[in-house]
Amino acid sequence: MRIGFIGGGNMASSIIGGLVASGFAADNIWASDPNTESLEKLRNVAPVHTGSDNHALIAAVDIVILAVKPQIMKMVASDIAASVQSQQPLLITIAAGVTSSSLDGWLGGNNAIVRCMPNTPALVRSGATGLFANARVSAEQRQAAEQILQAVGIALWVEQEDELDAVTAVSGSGPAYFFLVMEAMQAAGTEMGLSPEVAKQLTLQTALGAAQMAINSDVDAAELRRRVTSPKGTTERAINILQDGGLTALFSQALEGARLRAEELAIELEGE
Ligand SMILES: NC(=O)C1=CN([C@@H]2O[C@H](COP(=O)(O)OP(=O)(O)OC[C@H]3O[C@@H](n4cnc5c(N)ncnc54)[C@H](OP(=O)(O)O)[C@@H]3O)[C@@H](O)[C@H]2O)C=CC1
Ligand SMILES: O=C(O)[C@@H]1CCC=N1
Repeated sequence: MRIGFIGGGNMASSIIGGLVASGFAADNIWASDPNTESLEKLRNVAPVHTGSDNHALIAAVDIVILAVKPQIMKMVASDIAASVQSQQPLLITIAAGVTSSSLDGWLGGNNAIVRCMPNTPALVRSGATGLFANARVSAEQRQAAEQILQAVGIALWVEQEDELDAVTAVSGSGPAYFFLVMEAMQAAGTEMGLSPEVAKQLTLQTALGAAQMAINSDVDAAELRRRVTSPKGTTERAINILQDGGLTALFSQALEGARLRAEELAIELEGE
């Protein structure tokens, strides 16, 4: 299986890093990008084939992963349409808000397309990806797409393409929410007199421990939270302040905002 990335930025780098760490040969990975700095960073992640010619990349691989920004996807897709029509690779798009039907149209039609929404923890093989396959994708191609994304974390199929907007809100953008919580906890610890380094280490280890416990536990997050919360204790005070401040409703609004933005992006991009 030879895989080519069109767009060698942050996400391509995360997925390539994860693939190679999982044992996939760097020699079977191609990346093309006009930005020589991005390509240099990629080569520091793994010794993959790099270049700036998207057509040459398509000729070299079996699977093309489209990893450019949503706003330039139409331009990039229109430019490679002839090569895609002649080579008929499996196409995997990771762009937020670009629907499989828009992409298929820009690429000249009748293409096998897997649309997915990964996240940056793919770099450390802890990614979470939602996938959707259009009707042209064969069972073998589905398996290949799943294998690539599973090499860098968990990969879950959705039945309806619009579910990917919710996946984007939960796990695509999700790492940023946890990073924000980490920033806020580190800052609060420092304000209370801990050194920045100690506040940082305690925060990060706590995040890791909480996630590991939640993944390994047979009880849900609410029960794990209750087990930390002693009656009339310190956690109870903190949780009450967070809940009185509307944290749960705020998360609901924030994720709905992200989902709506994904929907808007699709409409904006279709209209271009
Ligand atoms: N970042 C994230 O957490 C996630 C991102 N995504 C999706 O992944 C996609 C990529 O995002 P991200 O990696 O963050 O973006 P980046 O900007 O880091 O990477 C995109 C790369 O594509 C390059 N590029 C521009 N034009 C072309 C072209 N014609 N041919 C090939 N490459 C080109 C860019 O170069 P230059 O810098 O010169 O423009 C850049 O290096 C987006 O569509 C995004 O929606 C999905 C899930 C999570
Ligand atoms: O913020 C964004 O639009 C992209 C999609 C999910 C994560 N980053």
